[in-house]
Amino acid sequence: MSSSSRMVRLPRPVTFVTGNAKKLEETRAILGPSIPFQSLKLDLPELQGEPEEISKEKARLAAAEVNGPVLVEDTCLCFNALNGLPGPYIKWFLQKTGHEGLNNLLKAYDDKSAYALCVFSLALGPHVEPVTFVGKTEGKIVPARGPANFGWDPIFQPDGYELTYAEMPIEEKHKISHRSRALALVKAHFAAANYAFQTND
Ligand SMILES: O=P(O)(O)OP(=O)(O)OP(=O)(O)OC[C@H]1O[C@@H](n2cnc3c(O)ncnc32)[C@H](O)[C@@H]1O
Ligand SMILES: [Mg+2]
Repeated sequence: MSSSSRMVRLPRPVTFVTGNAKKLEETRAILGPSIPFQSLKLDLPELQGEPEEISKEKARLAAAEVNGPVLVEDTCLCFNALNGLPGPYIKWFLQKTGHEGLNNLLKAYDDKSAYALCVFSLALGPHVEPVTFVGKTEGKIVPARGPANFGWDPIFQPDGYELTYAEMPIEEKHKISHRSRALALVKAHFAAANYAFQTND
């Protein structure tokens, strides 16, 4: 088989669909020029279920909307004492209770351990089954420290660090973050898949 016959032709570059400007900023910084992508700001529905299924369904909805190849991601913050909750519902918990409320949720437990999960899904088109890429970073929930620039960064202290995500220089977060770990898998997938983009539209 020649290398050209293994090449998957996509009608245009992948569109990263997200309503979250910080996610987009981090994803751009982590991917650099490795994967050419466009972005579309769209608030996709907040779905229920298991993280991988949520991310896949998000990709199906986004691919139907864009009518082309899409990348989406869903991020969870999971407390071990609560068997993984708030998990995919962290956005609402954060919005309604804030950093202090999230700490209070764990008041009744000695176990403050938590993990951040980032699930990217790639759908090559509206009728193609999405592929998922999961990145996980373990840590613990602490009272907020550092600038409140991005979501729950001030209350998540990754294992092996005395600093919260919010206190770290961004390059340090990128070395160990749930997002960069998931994106390392996305990059490896693109490198292996040898996609060819028609960029002349
Ligand atoms: O449009 P989408 O991509 O869904 O963007 P969103 O903001 O709705 O994001 P999610 O549904 O994945 O919900 C995740 C929540 O966690 C927050 N979040 C995501 N990644 C984060 C990170 O690296 N550090 C801190 N907070 C993060 C984000 O702001 C949301 O409140
Ligand atoms: Mg969302």
